Formats: sequence, C-alpha cells, structure tokens
Amino acid sequence: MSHATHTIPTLRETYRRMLMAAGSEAPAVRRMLALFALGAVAQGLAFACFFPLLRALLAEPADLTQAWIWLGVMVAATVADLILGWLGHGFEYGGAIADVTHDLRRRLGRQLRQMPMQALARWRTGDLGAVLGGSIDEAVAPMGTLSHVIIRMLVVPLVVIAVTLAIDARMALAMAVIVPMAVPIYRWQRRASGQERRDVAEAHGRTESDIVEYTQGLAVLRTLGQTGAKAQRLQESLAHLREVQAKALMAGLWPALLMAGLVEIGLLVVLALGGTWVTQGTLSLAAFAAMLVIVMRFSEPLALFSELTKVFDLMEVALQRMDQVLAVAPLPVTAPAQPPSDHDIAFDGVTFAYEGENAPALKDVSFHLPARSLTALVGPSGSGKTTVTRLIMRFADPRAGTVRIGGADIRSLSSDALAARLSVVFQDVYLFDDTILENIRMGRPDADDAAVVAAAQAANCHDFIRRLPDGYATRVGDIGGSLSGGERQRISIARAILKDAPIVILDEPTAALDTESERAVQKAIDALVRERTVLVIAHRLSTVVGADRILVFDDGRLVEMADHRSLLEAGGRYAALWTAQLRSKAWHAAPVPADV
Ligand SMILES: Nc1ncnc2c1ncn2[C@@H]1O[C@H](COP(=O)(O)OP(=O)(O)OP(=O)(O)O)[C@@H](O)[C@H]1O
Repeated sequence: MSHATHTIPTLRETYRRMLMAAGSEAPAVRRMLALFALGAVAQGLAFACFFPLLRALLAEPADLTQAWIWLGVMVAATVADLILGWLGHGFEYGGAIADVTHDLRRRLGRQLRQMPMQALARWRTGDLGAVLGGSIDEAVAPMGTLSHVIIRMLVVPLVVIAVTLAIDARMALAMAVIVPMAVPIYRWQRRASGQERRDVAEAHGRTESDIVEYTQGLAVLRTLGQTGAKAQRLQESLAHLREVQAKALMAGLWPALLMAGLVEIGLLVVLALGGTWVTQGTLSLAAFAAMLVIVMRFSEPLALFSELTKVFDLMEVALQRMDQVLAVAPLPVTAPAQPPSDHDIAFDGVTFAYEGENAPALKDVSFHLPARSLTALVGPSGSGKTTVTRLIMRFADPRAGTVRIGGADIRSLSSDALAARLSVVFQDVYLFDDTILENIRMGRPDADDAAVVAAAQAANCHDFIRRLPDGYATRVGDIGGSLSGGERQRISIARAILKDAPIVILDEPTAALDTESERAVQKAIDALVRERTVLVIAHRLSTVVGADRILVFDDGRLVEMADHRSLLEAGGRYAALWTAQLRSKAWHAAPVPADV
C-alpha cells in the first residue's frame, strides 16, 4: 500500500526525521550540523575578504601591508572552514554513521517484533524488506555530505550579503533580491521531481514486493498454470516503474535549467549594475571586482543543485518510510490488576472490527473456557473463528469487551508473557532455512538436542526425519518442497510440544492429507493437546464430537455453545450444520448451505 505523504517536506521536517533516524546519536548529528554551519560562516567571511584585499591592491599606490593582512585573514578563515568541515565529517568517518545504521536496523527489528500484528499485516513483505535493507543506507549514508552542501548553500550567501551590506548597500540589495528568487525554483524542483521520485520509490517498493511474492509463489503458480497471469502483474509493475522513472527525469529538467539560468542572470545583473555604478563613479573598481568573484564563487554549489535535490529526495523518502514503521505504537500494556491465576480463557462482551472495516468481525461475544478443556470452534467460512484465535494472541485489541487468561486482562500481559502461554499451530507452516533440529528448537531455544528429539518423537516426526539425507541435520532449504504438508504440520506440532505452553490454539489441517498422514498428524495433535487448554478451529468430525465444548459462530456472533449431544438435541444452528454435513467424511468437505 502507499504510505507517502504528498507534500514537500520542509527542511525542518527533514531535520526532525534525521534526528529521529540518528536515535541516540542525535547529539552527534546536531554537533555535525553546527560545525558545518560554522564552517560555512568562515567560508562566507573568506569570500568577503576579497573586497578589502582587492581595494588594498588597487589603491594608488598599492597597500601591500594591508593586502597581506587581508590575505592572511582570508587564509585563516579558509583553514578554519576546512578544519570545521573535517571535524563535522568526523561524524561519518569516526564510525558514527556505521553506529547509526546498525542502531536503526536494531530499532526497526525491535519495532517489527513489538508492532501490533494488525499493523504489521498492512505492509507487504517486499516493502518491509526495502525499509530494513535499502532505506536505511539511503537515509543515513548521504546525511553528512548532503547536509554539508545544503548548509553551505544556505549560509554562505547570507554571510556574503551581510558583509556586502557593509561595503555597498545597493549591491547587497541587488543580491538579496536575486537570492530569494532561488527559493521558488527550489520549491518547484522539489515538488515536481520530489513527487515523481516518491512515486519511483513507491514503484520500487511495489516491484520488490511483487518479485518476492512471485518467486515465493512460483511453485504454486506453476502447478496452477498461472505463471503467465502473475507474471503479467509483475511486468505491469516493471513497466510502471520505467514510466515513473522517465517522468521523474523529465520533471527535474526544467527547474534545473531554470536554476542554472538564474545563476547566470544573477551574474549578469551584478555585472550590469556594477559596471554602471563604476562608470558613474559611485562604486569602486575594487568593490566591483570583489563582488564578481564572490558571486561567481557562491554560485558554484548552485550548479550542483539538481543532483543535490535528487539525493535529498531519496534520503527524504527513505527517512519517511522508516518514520512510518517506527511511528506505529505498540499495543499498550496496562498495569496488571492481577496476574493470571490459571489458564482458562474468557471473552467478555467482545466486539472487534478489523482496521478499515466498518462491519465488526465479532459482535458481543462472551464465553468461558475452563483450563485443560478442549473447545471446538465451528461455523461457516468468514463467521469469525480465526478472529477469535487472533484476539487471544492480541493481534489487535477489541473495540469493546475484554479477553482474559486466568482472570487477567491480556492487555496487562507483556507480549513475551502472553506469547509464553500460547502455542499456535497454523495450517500453513513456515519452516526457516535452517536444519530440522533448529526448526523444532525454535519452540524453546534453550532446549537441548535430546529434548528436541523427544518432542519430535511425541509429534510423530522422528521416523520421517531419520529417513532424511542428514537426519535432524538436514537443512530445510536443501530438501525444498519435498516435505509433505502432513510432515510440515508435524514439525510445527513438535515445536509446540517442545514449547510446552499451557494454552494451545490449533487450526486443524483442512488440506487433503491422505489417510495415513492424517492419522499421523492426529496422533501428533493428541500428544500436543493433552492436559492443556485447547481451542481448535475444527474441521474434523471426531474433534467436534469429542470436544468438551463447541462454540458455533455465525456472522461474527456466538450463536450456540454446548457439547455435541446437547447441541444436537437443541435442534438449532449446529444441528442444521451437522445434518448438512453428516454424509461427508470430513466436517470441512461439504459446502456450507447458504442459509446456515
Ligand atoms: N485481516 C483482515 N482484514 C479485514 N477483514 C478481515 C481480516 N481477516 C478476516 N476478516 C474478515 O472478518 C470476518 C471473520 O473472518 P475469520 O477469518 O475470523 O472467519 P473464519 O470463520 O475463521 O473463516 P474461515 O473458516 O474461512 O477461516 C470475515 O468477514 C473476514 O472477511
């Protein structure tokens, strides 16, 4: 999605973002900017020395002593400028830039862990990859050099005008009129090309996301024979990228030409006015010559203007993208009224709507699941079952009502404390490119190998793991997609068994597993759910029938809650679902009648 704000950021905003990005190094950045500013003042003064220097040289007779003095002052000011610039750049070369970059990566990483899952879901994988990868470098690397040049462009003309004021007020006035003319051109350039460049950055992000998705989904796309259709989308975003890039280049052209023109015009104005005043005898030749040298000197950086704004915009976009990630507040953790006493789960009048949606996905849902009981969630697709499990994981906070674990509002638990109580087994299992052993150990990082193997045995994966080329040491990446759905699922169950959390949230596999692998997965699940509080999105008849309690959802409402027998006797919604699906072997296999 698009995150860009479509106004030109002011220098002050960029300054604020730079300090934000610098984090704990912010004082070093401020110091660097101050040194550059002082350096720029020194440079302005050095330029200004041209006037007394030339006056001394052009005097009749030439005043060599004066000339030497002013030359000395000029050299001193130039040396001061060099030293201040060098000290300022010490920020970059002294390793602070590397520290800032490193620190930013860590801050962004931490932010990703703390960000509410709902907010995290807003970003596409490629976008986040771009922020954590490229954006940081784009934002931090040019910080020093860029601010050096920009501060010079701002400060030197001001100092020169101030000094000129002391020499010849008319000339100072002429300069003072020309300099502000650069401002609208600057703004024009930033607006025209900046906007386009933001579009380029966005198009880059989008293309990166599309590439990530395309390559990740390539196997699926190939089996579906859809590689062409998806590639079409990728090609479209590539074409879009090309188009905005071309537009960005064009957009920068006119303001750059105009700025170059303005510099020329400025020179001509000084030349024309100065020439006239000299012939009229109201301006000394020395002042005139000095003025020309000064104007020529400070117009030099303006020639770099176009290149400069390019880098500036890139930095600004990168800073903005990081700002957007860093600005998402974590879900607040309130002071605990009471610590969780047990592992029962209670929903109390919970209403929840997804971000940007008006219709709530859950409406006034209340239930209590005793510790160490098995609860099945059933209901038609989209009725809110997954949302219930998400709220227990604190994907986001409900709009109204409370979710409690062991009597404690989950908002009072730190995310670590909450995570420690939950094991979650999803249908699509993510395996990291690491060994099988480490993939299971992720459930409890401090577990020793024996505990990992024991969990694998309990989850019914030991045998198939031993048959892999390197057994537990086999890398997931090396065997690629050769693990079956059931095997992946069992690895994820082994993780959960190893984690040994008191609450288990389980989305039962709906994938058409063959009978044998279904049985193997079921055995693994049986091992996992023993003696735990279990909430299962049930797709199997046996789970539903055997559950202590069945919650029946329909359109975000909890419509029935009892065990299988009582629900059948009640003859309500559940009984209707049951009758409709009885003939099917699996709960999930039959289509849900529209009126249920
Ligand atoms: N991330 C999301 N953003 C916006 N709406 C969502 C999101 N996830 C789910 N919904 C909506 O919330 C409602 C409940 O969805 P939920 O996934 O909880 O249903 P479910 O019963 O688990 O369905 P299924 O059995 O198909 O998984 C649906 O209308 C769904 O479209």
